Amino acid sequence: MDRIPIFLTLTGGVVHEKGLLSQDLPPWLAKITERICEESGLFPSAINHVLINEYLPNQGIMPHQDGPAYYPVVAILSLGSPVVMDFTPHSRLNSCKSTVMESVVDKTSDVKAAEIEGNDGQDKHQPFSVLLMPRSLLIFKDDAYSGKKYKYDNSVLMTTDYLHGIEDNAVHRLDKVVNVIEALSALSGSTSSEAEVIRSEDSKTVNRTMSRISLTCRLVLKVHKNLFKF
Ligand SMILES: O=C(O)CCC(=O)C(=O)O
Ligand SMILES: [Fe+2]
Repeated sequence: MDRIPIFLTLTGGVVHEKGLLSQDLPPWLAKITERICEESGLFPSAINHVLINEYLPNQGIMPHQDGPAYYPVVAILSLGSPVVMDFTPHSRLNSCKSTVMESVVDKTSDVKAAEIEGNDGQDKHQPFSVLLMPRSLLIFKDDAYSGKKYKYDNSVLMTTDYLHGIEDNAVHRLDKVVNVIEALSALSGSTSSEAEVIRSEDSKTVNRTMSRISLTCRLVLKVHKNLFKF
């Protein structure tokens, strides 16, 4: 069973335990990340690291938390086949509030943002899923306690309390998906992958018939400009 995307490219540099050995993002990508920063207002400085993954229809990524090297906000731009991303509460959790914010970039490049509550703080840490359509942007962050603290400009930020992952299965179920209506209503054309989801909605599944490319955009706080010191 494959649990790792087949194609993986790092842009922005290599994340090392001591921080990012940085490289400039290519201009086409910097344009995208600058827009994400501006429109979301969630990153305290420019996104400096992008991971590009390609998933075959039956490939996913195991439930995980992103490492402590990153500022705890991640923006994932999806292209190609739709997939369902699952958010599973970390077993040690007891109470917090978590927010998922999805922005959908439509055909005219306007950015529409819809806030989706993963839970409301009463209903503690329920698992939930998000349908990631092609051309959609998922941004997630968490302000809940997890035991690890980040310091940035004197404010203390917390790591995420949920694991996130994608099942390595060519068919994804929609039953825990919190944004089916928003995801489908954002469709204005009908490319084959989009029509695929609409057709399969009755059966509450998404059929992944082609590969998916994701751009995972993050900010590494500690940056080393030079790999070698002379
Ligand atoms: O490819 C994705 O959509 C998710 C990637 C991810 O979670 C990661 O690289 O940490
Ligand atoms: Fe991740």
